Amino acid sequence: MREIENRQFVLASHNAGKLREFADLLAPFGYRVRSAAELGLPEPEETGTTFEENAYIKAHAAACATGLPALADDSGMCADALAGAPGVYTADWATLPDGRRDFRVAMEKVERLLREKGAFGASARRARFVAVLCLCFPDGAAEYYRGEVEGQLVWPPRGTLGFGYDPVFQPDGFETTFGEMTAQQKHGWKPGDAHALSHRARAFKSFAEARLVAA
Ligand SMILES: O=c1nc[nH]c2c1ncn2[C@H]1C[C@H](O)[C@@H](COP(=O)(O)OP(=O)(O)OP(=O)(O)O)O1
Ligand SMILES: [Mg+2]
Repeated sequence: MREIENRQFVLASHNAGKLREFADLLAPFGYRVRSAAELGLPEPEETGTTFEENAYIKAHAAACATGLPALADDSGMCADALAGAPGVYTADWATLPDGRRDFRVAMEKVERLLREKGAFGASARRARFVAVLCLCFPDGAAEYYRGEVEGQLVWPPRGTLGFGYDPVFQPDGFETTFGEMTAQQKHGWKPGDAHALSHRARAFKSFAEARLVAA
């Protein structure tokens, strides 16, 4: 098995919200991690139809560009009443014609479609966040770590913390949305804990247990 040498790898993401969460999750491990955004790497086109394919595209591009192992996160929100949409197109639903992103617009679109489907009760509004992490080496060797969290979509949006669709997602067992949780509450995990809460923290926990050594 290839190793992460010199405690160094690239985070193959340009999403500031994700990068903040990874910085936080990684802090106890003391790795030297730079993001694709900081390194000025181009954003590859996400042409896959699965989270795994898109995570591989991003991780492989960053690993090839830098010669370092790269970790990518492809994620999204899947609503049961919408047959799993927006899924791998979660970011696209927020992308305006000029390329900027507006998640208020995306959350409104989801809400409009749910209403059109008559999805009003809590059970009709079930959804999950999915995150697939791909660790890829410059030679193309890759491995995957998946995390999911179940919950329901609420309206109106609540909370100003987090990013993306966090204000409309209330994980099972909580009265607050991800938008009302601090990063620590949303992760629901630190090294050594048996369980994590968010999709990203759940995927990261598997990655960390397989690949990272505490500082
Ligand atoms: O914890 C989350 N809380 C709220 N929303 C989230 C979360 N996790 C993913 N999401 C939404 C927003 C994101 O834009 C999209 C993923 O799209 P995705 O292509 O994986 O990420 P991205 O384009 O934002 O950044 P990048 O590809 O550079 O990593 O799903
Ligand atoms: Mg993306």
